[in-house]
Amino acid sequence: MRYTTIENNSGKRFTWQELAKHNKPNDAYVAVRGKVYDITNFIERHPGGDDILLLAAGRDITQAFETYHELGKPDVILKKFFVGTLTTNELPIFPEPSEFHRSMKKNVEEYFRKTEIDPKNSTSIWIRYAIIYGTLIGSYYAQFYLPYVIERTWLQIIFAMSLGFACAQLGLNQLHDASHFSVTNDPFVWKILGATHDFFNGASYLVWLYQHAFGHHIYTNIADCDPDLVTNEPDIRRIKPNQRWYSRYINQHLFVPILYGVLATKVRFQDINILYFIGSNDKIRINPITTWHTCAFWGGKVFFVIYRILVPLMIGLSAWKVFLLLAIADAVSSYWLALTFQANHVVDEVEWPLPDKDGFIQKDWAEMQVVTTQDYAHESGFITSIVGSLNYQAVHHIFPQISQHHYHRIGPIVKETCREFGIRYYYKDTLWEAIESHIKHLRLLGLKPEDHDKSE
Ligand code: HEM
Repeated sequence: MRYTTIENNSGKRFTWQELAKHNKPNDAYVAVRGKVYDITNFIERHPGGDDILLLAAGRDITQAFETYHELGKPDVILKKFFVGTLTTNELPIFPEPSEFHRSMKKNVEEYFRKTEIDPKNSTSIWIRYAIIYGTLIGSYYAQFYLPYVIERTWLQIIFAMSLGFACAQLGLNQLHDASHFSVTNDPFVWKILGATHDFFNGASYLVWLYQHAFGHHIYTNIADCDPDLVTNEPDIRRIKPNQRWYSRYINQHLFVPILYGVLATKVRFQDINILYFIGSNDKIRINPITTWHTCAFWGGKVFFVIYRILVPLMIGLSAWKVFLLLAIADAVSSYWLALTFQANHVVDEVEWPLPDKDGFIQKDWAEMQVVTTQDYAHESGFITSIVGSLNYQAVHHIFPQISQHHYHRIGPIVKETCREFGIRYYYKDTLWEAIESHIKHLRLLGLKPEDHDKSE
């Protein structure tokens, strides 16, 4: 996508391709609301850490910038780095924050100011992390080191399943919180928590950061921009209304959910391809990789192969059993992650925005977050904890920098603000109903478009 958008003649003029060249630690530019800034000398001083800015370099970061800071607050600093204007954009752009968006931010910020609750710190976060690491290590130990379990394959399978579930929880908690900088104010903590995903799950925190924080969260449900919705032509599944229809999609609701079981295995290979061969995750370009991330990436891969494959082989398990247990753990992990993710956005009820011919999304960004999202089961503390609070998806998308442990508190504020401004809020009472609506979406998009129209 390439289009002229910004009417501002001051400073040097940059196309997005020119901006993209400034993506290195010693030469880092970013664009916010059509203005280009040279942030090279600010990287080391950024209170949110250098890592974020090294990822942000060379792109238009308007939406991330407005999400992770109070509106207007760091603009004074930004002004000092002004070097020019951006004349074209590679990805869609959004209007200035609307009255709804500003009220939403103000209401939630006020809540934390009044209650003096720290949005990023709470003991319960650390208790939950300890339970997850404990379950992961305990299940692993039982599976491969307890003689009573080793002699009984069915028990090993049960521990493989709990290991897989703990791996999914690591993704939904430590990885997810770190990638939104929502646990503590310390960038080093985010890096360490992120690296535990590399080591225990064998998949890259860095690739997730690009895909999730700089891709999916900004361009939610926008075809060809949201990296969670990447599809080939033709693909295994048809999930976007503007995707071409092929007869292979009939009955996709029956076989596609089965394929979700290989997701965890797939991403371990896919991230090598993204970082070292393609250099981008769909439309989200990868910047030069730092030493920290290179070490975490390859260290994680090597550690994963050693602890999940080589050690079990060395202690005498047969190869078929090692791979069977690995596949079972991966399948549990994959299903849990895939179904909870899909139930939030890949459902028939929500909106699928498309930019206009000039690349503008006409809707306010926060409003778009609400209408592209489906929430569920707010009443259930149990569901909230096992899906990593993804059932508060609308809250999460507008306030990703706030710890998930506070979503049940700010959820009512978000809902009330939506009601006040007449913004539709999609909600299902249970997790099962939310998953059902994903299956229904697959079924409907699997139909020939004319049959789909008739069935609606
Ligand atoms: C390039 C322009 C940027 C400037 C000038 C800037 C400036 C600042 C400043 C002044 C703060 C201190 C707290 C505040 O005032 O809100 C801050 C914190 C923070 N920034 Fe940025 N920032 C930039 C880009 C980004 C981007 C692109 C992201 C995320 C994708 C980000 C994420 C954060 C986070 C997470 C914190 C909070 C750290 C904490 O928890 O205390 N910043 N930034």
